[in-house]
Amino acid sequence: MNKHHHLLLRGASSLTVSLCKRSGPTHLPPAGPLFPSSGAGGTTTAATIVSNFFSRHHHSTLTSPHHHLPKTARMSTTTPSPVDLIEQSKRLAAFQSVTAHLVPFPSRTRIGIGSGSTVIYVVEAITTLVPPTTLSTMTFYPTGAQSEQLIESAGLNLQYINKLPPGTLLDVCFDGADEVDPNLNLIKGGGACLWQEKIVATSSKKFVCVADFRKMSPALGTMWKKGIPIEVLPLAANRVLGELERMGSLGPKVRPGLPGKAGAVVTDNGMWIVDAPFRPLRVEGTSDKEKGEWQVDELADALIKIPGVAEIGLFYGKNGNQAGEGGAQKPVEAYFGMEDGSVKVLSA
Ligand SMILES: O=C[C@H](O)[C@H](O)[C@H](O)COP(=O)(O)O
Repeated sequence: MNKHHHLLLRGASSLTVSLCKRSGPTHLPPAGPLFPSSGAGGTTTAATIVSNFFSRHHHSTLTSPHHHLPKTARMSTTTPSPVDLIEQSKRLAAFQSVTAHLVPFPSRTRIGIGSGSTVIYVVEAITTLVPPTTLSTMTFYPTGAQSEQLIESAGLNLQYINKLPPGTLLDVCFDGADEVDPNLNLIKGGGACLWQEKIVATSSKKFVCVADFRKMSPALGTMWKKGIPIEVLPLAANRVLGELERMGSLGPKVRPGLPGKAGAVVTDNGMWIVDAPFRPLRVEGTSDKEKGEWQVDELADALIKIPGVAEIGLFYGKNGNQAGEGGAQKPVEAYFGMEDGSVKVLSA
């Protein structure tokens, strides 16, 4: 990993830090209580899992931003709520990932913007860190209605992925995830946006995942227990459910739209979402299908072949470094905002 990825976001005490060396506002929450000591906020279980995860796998803890030294560092005596802690974690990861992957802000960069709550901070980081003259030359590609609105609200140049000429790639795509395993396989689609997300990610030279500490996992299905989101043609939903049960899924269901909408969730593409829980997916090795135990790639290859399945929320296979010319579903890096105010990076 490059040295410039090592940014200071960790202090002996709770800190509020600015991530930008340019004069201007503090880029993280203005007065806030930032991160308490480990274990606060009811996250002991997650902290333990995270600790075990990173003791066994390649990772980096970001510890020093030589070019983005904090402008302010305020002591805090209050403890953030668990929700604040999670939001702060997402924001830290977002600023760090944008700093690492958009510096030194090349003009005319084409950027994919994912969906969900974490990418809101990615857009905030981009608009905060990139100089306006450069920002005005950049183009942003959404992954659904939410990110389209996000891009427009931020005053950024919006373009659609169907306008990208054949043989052309976006420079980078930033997106969240519901769960990340040590090999950078992902579960996505908790917000029902997986299909366009996969199209944009595979249309990018590199995909950068931004998340908080809850998303790190030793095996997909460990932390995200709602099941693998699968986008299906509505008329095929029952057929798909039956096939999933036959494959060992533990109670697959069509995702309900309530309380916002009666009936099923309808995606931006007019499809339904089936959530299919499986036993935690093996990172390596082979499947033991008789026991309903699957290896990530084998399950993904089987799911995508079910008639009626439009796309699956497993992002697997190659990453951008391996694929070279696009088509990669896995991120080249995943940034995790941690409970203690640090950011961990899992690199391909
Ligand atoms: O369908 C939703 C997307 O895959 C999101 O990127 C994913 O659910 C993570 O969302 P959040 O950042 O809100 O946790």
